[in-house]
Amino acid sequence: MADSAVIAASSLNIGYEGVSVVADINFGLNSGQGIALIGTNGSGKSTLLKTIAGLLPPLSGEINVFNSRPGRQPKRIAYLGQFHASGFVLPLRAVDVVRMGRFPHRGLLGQFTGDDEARVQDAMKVMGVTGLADAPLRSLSGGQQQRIYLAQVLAHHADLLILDEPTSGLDAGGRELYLQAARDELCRGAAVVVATHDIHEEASLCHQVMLMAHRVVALGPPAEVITTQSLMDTFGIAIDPNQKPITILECGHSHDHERK
Ligand SMILES: Nc1ncnc2c1ncn2[C@@H]1O[C@H](COP(=O)(O)OP(=O)(O)OP(=O)(O)O)[C@@H](O)[C@H]1O
Repeated sequence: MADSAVIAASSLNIGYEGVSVVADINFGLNSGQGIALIGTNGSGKSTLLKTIAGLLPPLSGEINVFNSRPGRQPKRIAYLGQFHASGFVLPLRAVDVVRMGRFPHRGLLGQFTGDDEARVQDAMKVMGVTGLADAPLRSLSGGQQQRIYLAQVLAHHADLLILDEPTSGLDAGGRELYLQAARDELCRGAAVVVATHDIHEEASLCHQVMLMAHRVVALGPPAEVITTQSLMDTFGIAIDPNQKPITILECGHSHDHERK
């Protein structure tokens, strides 16, 4: 799967019921690469993620995911939405929610294999929630639940991870576990699209950054895109991009990366 095209979008226009949210989106993503969507509240990040996941049809333009229309290959795509309803609707234990990450492979009624169970246990370990396995989901804190849903995404072992604010509610330890897990997913060849407000953390993972403000303000490598001017163009306020160095996380090692 090395370096194969995962997402290709050209002249893509996204929105709801004929009303455009962001027009003229152009980007590509290969296996083993990450792209971070960073922008103002309501700028279209979740809308783009839902379009890539096949949950929302594009208004116009082209988008291909694994060379087919979005939503056609659920086994290969894991989606973490911003809001999670299942814990409040059904009396689920934490481990049941993580096991759902295997449903695209087994179906709702399919027999779990030893490999399925191992992936579930591994994912819970990676997110530090093994001890919460039998707890009712609704008894867990917001950050604990977020770790469980991240474990569900990891258990899926997908080729494309679509993550909407994955660090929402996580403490410092949880953020670190997530960053290491996301890096490991990239290193095994998965692609990652992530909407985030953590500019520096996600830039450390991603090969590209898309700055959004109801339009694509800038797109490119983090070092080129995250500048005082582009942050001003996006957020309308002065943000010093040098207040915290971006540490590029690479497979096997990390190093400080000088930005312009
Ligand atoms: N279901 C919907 N129907 C109609 N409009 C919607 C719907 N969901 C979102 N919108 C609108 O689309 C625009 C983009 O919303 P979106 O959720 O993509 O923003 P976002 O960048 O993810 O924001 P945030 O950082 O606050 O999560 C907003 O103006 C929002 O009001």
